[in-house]
Amino acid sequence: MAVSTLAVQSRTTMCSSDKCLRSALIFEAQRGYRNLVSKDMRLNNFLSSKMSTVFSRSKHKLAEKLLKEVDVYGRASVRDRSKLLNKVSVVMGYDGLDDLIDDKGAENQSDLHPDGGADDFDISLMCKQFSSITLGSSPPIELYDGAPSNHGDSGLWATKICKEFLSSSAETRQDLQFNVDKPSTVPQHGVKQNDGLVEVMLDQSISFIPGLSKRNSRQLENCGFHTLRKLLQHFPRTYADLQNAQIGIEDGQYLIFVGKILSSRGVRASYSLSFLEVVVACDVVDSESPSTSRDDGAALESDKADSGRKKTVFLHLKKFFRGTRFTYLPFLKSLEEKQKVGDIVCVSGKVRIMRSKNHYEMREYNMDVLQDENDPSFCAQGRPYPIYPSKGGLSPNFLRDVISRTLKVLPSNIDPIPEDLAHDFGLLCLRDAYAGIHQPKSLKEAELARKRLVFDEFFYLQLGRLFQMLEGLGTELEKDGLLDKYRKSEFNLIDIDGWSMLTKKFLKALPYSLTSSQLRAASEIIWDLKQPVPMNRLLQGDVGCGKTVVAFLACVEVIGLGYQAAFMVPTELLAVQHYEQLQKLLANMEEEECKPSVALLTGSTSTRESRLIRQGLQTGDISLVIGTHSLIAEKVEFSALRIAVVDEQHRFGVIQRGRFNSKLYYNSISSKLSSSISDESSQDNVIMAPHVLAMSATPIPRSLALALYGDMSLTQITDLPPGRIPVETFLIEGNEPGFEKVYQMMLDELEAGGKIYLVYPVIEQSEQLPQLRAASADLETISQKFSGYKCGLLHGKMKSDDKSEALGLFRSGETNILLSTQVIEIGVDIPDASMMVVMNAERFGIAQLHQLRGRVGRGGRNSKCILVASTDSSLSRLKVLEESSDGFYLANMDLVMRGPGDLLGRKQSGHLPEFPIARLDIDGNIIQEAHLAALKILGDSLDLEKYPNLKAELSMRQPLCLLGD
Ligand SMILES: Nc1ncnc2c1ncn2[C@@H]1O[C@H](COP(=O)(O)OP(=O)(O)OP(=O)(O)O)[C@@H](O)[C@H]1O
Repeated sequence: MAVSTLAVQSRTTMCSSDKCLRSALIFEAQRGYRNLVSKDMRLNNFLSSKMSTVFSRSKHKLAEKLLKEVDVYGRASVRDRSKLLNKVSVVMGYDGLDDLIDDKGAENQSDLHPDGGADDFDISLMCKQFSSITLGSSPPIELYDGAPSNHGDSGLWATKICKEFLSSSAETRQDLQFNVDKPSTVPQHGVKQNDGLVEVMLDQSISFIPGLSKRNSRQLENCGFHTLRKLLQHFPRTYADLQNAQIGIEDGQYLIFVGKILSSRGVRASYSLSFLEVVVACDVVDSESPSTSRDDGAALESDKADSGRKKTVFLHLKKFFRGTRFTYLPFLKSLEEKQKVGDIVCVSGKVRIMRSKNHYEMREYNMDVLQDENDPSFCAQGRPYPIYPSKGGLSPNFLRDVISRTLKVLPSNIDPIPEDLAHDFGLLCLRDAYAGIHQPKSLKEAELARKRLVFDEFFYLQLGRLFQMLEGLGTELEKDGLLDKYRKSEFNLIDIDGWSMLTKKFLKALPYSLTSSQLRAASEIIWDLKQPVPMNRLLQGDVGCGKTVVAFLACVEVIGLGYQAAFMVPTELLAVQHYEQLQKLLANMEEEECKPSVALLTGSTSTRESRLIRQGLQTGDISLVIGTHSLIAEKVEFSALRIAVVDEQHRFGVIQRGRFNSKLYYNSISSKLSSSISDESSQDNVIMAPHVLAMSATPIPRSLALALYGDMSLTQITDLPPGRIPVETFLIEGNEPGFEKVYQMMLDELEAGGKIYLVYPVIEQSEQLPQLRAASADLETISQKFSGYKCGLLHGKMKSDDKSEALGLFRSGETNILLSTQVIEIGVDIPDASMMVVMNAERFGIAQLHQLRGRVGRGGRNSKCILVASTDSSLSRLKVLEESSDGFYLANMDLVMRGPGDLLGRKQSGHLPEFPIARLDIDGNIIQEAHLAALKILGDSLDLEKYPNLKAELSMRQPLCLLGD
């Protein structure tokens, strides 16, 4: 094992300072790690200086972590001290502290290495030794805790597995192939529990694979295959459909044959290259011979001809071995003996035509020995043949072979998922899944195996996220409450009667009634606001469905209870729009004194004004602030922030969103508001992070939402306000007649009193992309063309005031045409805008175009959207927009047609965890099941104590570096 290699390497290079360190460690251990403080400090300093030297060249996180631990050694518990000294011993090249103490020879070691031994330490080896990952704030699960017995065990274990493997291979006389039907005879050691520590078989080093040469191990390690798991997760790229061999074999075909071994030769090709050549004779027939399709009489007649259509082909199966030691005669002899002449075998793989007639070479193949020619389980039947992607120069053939050996040593109980759960969700056990994906007997088996592995990818992601959330909570009651929230989301509602007085008054003042979907969304959110745990909810719906007013209701609800709210949006334009809209809505409220005080804080707010706003927020005089990123600035302090709404949340990084969490709310502060309007002020003295309500304008399929935001509750607004007329969509090619048509339609709209957005992909014309129409450059042309009407310009490079002015003029009707870039894509709400023309529409994604189109048709007017595409061919991609105006449907289409990357855009899709085998577009159901399964497990054991194997697996999969910015 790597550990012992390391130990030998470092021990032999022990210098005098290492000896001192060793003595100090022994001294410390012998006194039970309980030295006097003064001695601790000496040891502390000594350890620190020694370890700093050792790690001075390493930038690895583990090094940093160890150094930190060393620094606080004097204050650590006895247990932690012993653990740390164990690790230090490993750094010094021992298998652990006990090994260091036992190493009698150490005193006699001479200084062999001029640089001092431990300096040669390789941190990656150390990582392997302590491959622990901290799971939330729970103690790390240390797979190799340095307990000497473990190492001994592992070694024995490996040897035992190896022995049993070899004896089993002696039985089958097949050490190069894996018999899928034969269950592994290896003892049941998949997951070992030892003093509370869980060792996961899959994370054992590849040295467990029998018969792997050092060179092969090195090659595999260099390509990142450090563990059995890594190897087994190198999934086939696809499966070749193995056909039964027939007459008329073509070069490169994947075929399956049954035949008899004629000869087996081990050949020394050069001083460092040898190969094994097994020749198999197979009879093949022509199934399409006339006999199979003719009537009975004719068939009889053709029987003779049929036998003429049978022929014998010779397969030359070759396996190459590189390395001098593989060229020795005994080795070659032993290879030859493994393939018995006369054995009936089933061979599958890719054939290459050889020069001599009826001779074919196979270098990529599987071979199973049959009991006899009529063995029904092995009769040559087409089966999927896995095709592996090559990796780091390793040939697919080699990988197939190693994976096959790995499967052979895999015990059956490697599955951390409890049997009953696997049964409930119709899952194969993990071992069968690995066998099924790598060596399926049918495509159905491969599909079942894939389902299990996809399930795992989603399951551990969901489990990790939920587990982490639970960890953040104090009491069991809170944890149960949180799980219940996910389990019974359909019952988590508070209807209007339970809303605060202020919210009811605000609702009454709205110029419209809420749709049933808006009402439900508000009820769900308000239910969440009353829970003792911070809400983390995503509100999504189609464009223009009225999310903003639902978010306002949530803000008003907390204000009604005496707290504050913050509403963060990505652009100033949107902030101003929301602010004005809210002011209008509040103006409708009857009782002046209960109206919440609202402020607008953006980058353009003057210094004096922002100082006043900050003061107001600190004292509690301001109860709601709407603004941009400025809201999360450190100097903005709140008196009692209870909810943070983040609009267009994907435009903010996770870290930015998370900043609100540091603006803790202290319940003891009694703001002016709480004394004046609170009708139900809660008196508990809890310190809590604010609730977060994120809003997403791009509706995304539930599966994707679960993958992206598995820890968020999801609220969907599914209907649009009444009276909305679907926007008519036209696709027009951007040639001369096309533009004439567009201009005519624009003119008709203007004459009918409509307002038009003209959307461009760029601001200025560029030499590199002359085919793109540019907003600034087109202003003059359009103004001339529509001389009786006024045109405005809006783009991201304009000053904030100019942008607001341009939008204001368009809103008030002083300008009739607004030439704009996609800055209007998000949130701009001008209900009487009735036409949109998008230039170079092929430059935009489907979801983006749907967003843009959502800027029109927000009032009662008939509206049109014209998508002008540069070429005829690009129009076909946009057709789906012509057919549907349902954002959820379009998002699904986008996901299926182009995958999550296109749908979410670069930034958001960058937050998607990696799924080596799962595909979000087709595996939506599985993610839903995985979510339920995770809830079930955590419901049974909140801290996963009942499921140590799951906990260990979870920590190994590192699902927790999610959504990092
Ligand atoms: N129930 C309703 N009845 C009538 N009009 C409504 C209703 N709810 C919202 N509206 C109006 O619909 C328009 C769109 O609402 P809002 O801006 O909240 O949509 P949105 O969901 O945020 O859309 P977008 O994602 O495009 O910003 C606004 O003018 C709003 O006043």
